[in-house]
Amino acid sequence: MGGHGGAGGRGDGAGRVERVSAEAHLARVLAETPPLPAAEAPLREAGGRVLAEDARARNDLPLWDNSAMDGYALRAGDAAGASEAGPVRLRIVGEIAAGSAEDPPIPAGSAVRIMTGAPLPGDADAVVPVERTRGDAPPGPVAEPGAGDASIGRWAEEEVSLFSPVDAGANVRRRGEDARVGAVLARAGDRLGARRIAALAAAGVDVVRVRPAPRVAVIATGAELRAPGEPLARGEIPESNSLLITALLAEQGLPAADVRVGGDDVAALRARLAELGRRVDVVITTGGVGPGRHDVVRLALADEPGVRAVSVAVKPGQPQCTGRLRGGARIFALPGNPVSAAVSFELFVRPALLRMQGAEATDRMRLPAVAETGWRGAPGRLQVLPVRVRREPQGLVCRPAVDPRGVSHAVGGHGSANGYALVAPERGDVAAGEGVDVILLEA
Ligand SMILES: Nc1nc2c(c(=O)[nH]1)N[C@H]1C(S)=C(S)[C@@H](COP(=O)(O)OP(=O)(O)OC[C@H]3O[C@@H](n4cnc5c(N)ncnc54)[C@H](O)[C@@H]3O)O[C@H]1N2
Ligand code: MOO
Repeated sequence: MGGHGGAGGRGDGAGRVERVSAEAHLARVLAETPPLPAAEAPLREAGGRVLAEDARARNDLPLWDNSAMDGYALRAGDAAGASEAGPVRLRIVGEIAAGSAEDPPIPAGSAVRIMTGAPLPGDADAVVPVERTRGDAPPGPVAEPGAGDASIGRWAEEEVSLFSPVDAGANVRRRGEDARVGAVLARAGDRLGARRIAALAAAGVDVVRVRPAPRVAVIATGAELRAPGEPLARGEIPESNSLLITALLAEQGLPAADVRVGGDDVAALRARLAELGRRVDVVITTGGVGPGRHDVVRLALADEPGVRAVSVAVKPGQPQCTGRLRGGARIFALPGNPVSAAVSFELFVRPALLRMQGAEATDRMRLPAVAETGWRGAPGRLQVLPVRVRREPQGLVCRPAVDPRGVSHAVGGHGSANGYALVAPERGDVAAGEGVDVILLEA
């Protein structure tokens, strides 16, 4: 392993450890992560996937001029001069419900009842909502418009009365006003979220070309780990990283293909990595990457030629191994400290997974916030501090969700964080009232 230029290493079981900035590490991870091959998928099964080619409308949206209201379709010219004192009366010559293919002729002085979404008859150019009309009332002015006249808003069988003129085009949804047939509704690289899926479905698209969800395996290593709730002997702790990573994957719309909580046996781990390396696209491990005598992941990866050990200039989350296993899968060996693992996933794994899916954007939006309390910085390292972010009238404010002096193991406080504050390596301490960039984890 190693030999990839960079700063000096230290002699440990994994060979040379490269010191690298968070930026450079991410850039290299992305550069060596090509998108997975694209395939066609039924739209109904493509939610959460990323388009591999532009998707175009196969029909106009709307398909034809149609009514935006339950009411009466008519010629606007027929209602000219209508007033409270002098209502215009139109003869009812039909009714069109949504789904009806009818296009009844509307002779001058007449109207048809029409329901929301029904095609506008070719002879009509406007719709008047039923509640602005009077149904089948005796002729004459209305004493008190609206109140007191039970036939206001009632559907007319024979004749409808209008009390005001109507503009041509009123309450008509025009063919193609939302999107034209052939228009690009979503671009290659766009994720098919709920809104895009609905737009494509409405535009008649049934099959899309997308990149598949990467198959991801998760391995949490550590002899001290017990399933949550199990009785604990001295030295043992409840295991949380496999749940963390599985849930982070789920937040990305990715199911974990395989989840294991392993012991501290290097040979068994090697065999497992060899098998998974052929079977999945990505393996994420946690723990065992430090220089400790039981740090199995580092030891198991030491003879993988495509995997390098790095020390990333980030706090927390420094020791990691990454690269490609012999079997072909990408590996992200993350540190065992729970917050370090979460931060590493956010900074490096999430973007790589997005890149594999062909996503255009792999980074989250960074928003300016004001620090409510100050904290010590991490000079020379990118500091990623779990914070609670709130919106105040003047903008976003944040405060640490964990004690900034001991972040990497503070899985409890981390649980209440809804953002990470990012403090650049060259910046010193953050003082109360100063601005800081945050990413929102639950927006
Ligand atoms: N001599 C040195 N010691 C350490 C260094 C160093 O540079 N020199 N780096 C520290 C840093 S920074 C980190 S981060 C950790 C990385 O350690 P490992 O990846 O080897 O992680 P472990 O030793 O396996 O575990 C660390 C910590 O996290 C707990 N843990 C691990 N897995 C889980 C899990 N699945 N669920 C819950 N908790 C877990 C584990 O019990 C440890 O407390 O090394 C430092 N040491
Ligand atoms: O990398 Mo360690 O995560 O700084 O605690």
